Amino acid sequence: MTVRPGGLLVVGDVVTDVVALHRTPLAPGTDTAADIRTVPGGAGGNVACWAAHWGCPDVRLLGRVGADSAAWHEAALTRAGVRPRLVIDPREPTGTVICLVDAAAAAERTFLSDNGASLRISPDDWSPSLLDGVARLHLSGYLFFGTQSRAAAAEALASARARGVPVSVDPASAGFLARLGVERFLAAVQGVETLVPSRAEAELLTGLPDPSDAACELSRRFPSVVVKLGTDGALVAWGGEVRGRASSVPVRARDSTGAGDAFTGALLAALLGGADLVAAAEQGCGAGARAVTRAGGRPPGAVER
Ligand SMILES: OC[C@H]1O[C@H](O)[C@H](O)[C@@H]1O
Repeated sequence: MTVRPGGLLVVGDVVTDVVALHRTPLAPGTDTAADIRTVPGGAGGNVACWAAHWGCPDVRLLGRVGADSAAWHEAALTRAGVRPRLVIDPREPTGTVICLVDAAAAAERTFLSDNGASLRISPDDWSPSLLDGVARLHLSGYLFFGTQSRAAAAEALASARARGVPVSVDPASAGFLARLGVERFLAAVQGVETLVPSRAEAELLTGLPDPSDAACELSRRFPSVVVKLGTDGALVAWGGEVRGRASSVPVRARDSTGAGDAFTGALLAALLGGADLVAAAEQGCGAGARAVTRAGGRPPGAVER
């Protein structure tokens, strides 16, 4: 495989996560959390940090935050080895996501999000020169759920296509996707090289409950597709066929927040290093498994304790 020299540019959401771990089912009233911590998050920020963690030497990120926590986010991304370009929104604070993690249910999480400044990233924030020295562009799926951020994503995608830079998209949220509408999403991501959906997103996008069928279907629309299946690993498809499978690694899950981002970051790092898609998906599975053993959506060393 030809390795195109250059770095990774991620355009996406950077938000503050309040991760609350609970051991008993949530019910009206007051309960004691097993752990609560406030950490930097957002799928865009997380993917960038994990790509750097998995050895991508040049990771950059374009995002929007509020003045309230811009310096904190900038420092966190820099500490993780990412070169951030954070636009400070004049009106909105940084987005906040409450991540409720059910320790009793395989560390499954529920997100309550206020996207704040993160979805106000606009075409004015974009410049084709951001792609100088970039070999791959990754667009966080959340971008497609805001009107302004969708327009910014369209600009970025068009610039990348004009330069022949491959683009990947991780749809990021089945719930948001359902609200936006599948057809609108698919129209917005036309021209994307690699789609990296979860099982639920792949089903929603195709109407096919079997992930292999969904992967095949999506790979008739996108040059390559990697479907993340959590503990069942991942499927790699292109040209209308499943071409490979990657296995997950059994671990004791503590928090599944950002596990998909770890997968995607590691996958992108491997692709930029010249790995083929199946090998890259294997690295993604290893990364996702390791990510669920710790709290929050960022790699070790990326978060101040
Ligand atoms: O993909 C996981 C991320 O998305 C959610 O929006 C949280 O911010 C979390 O860090």
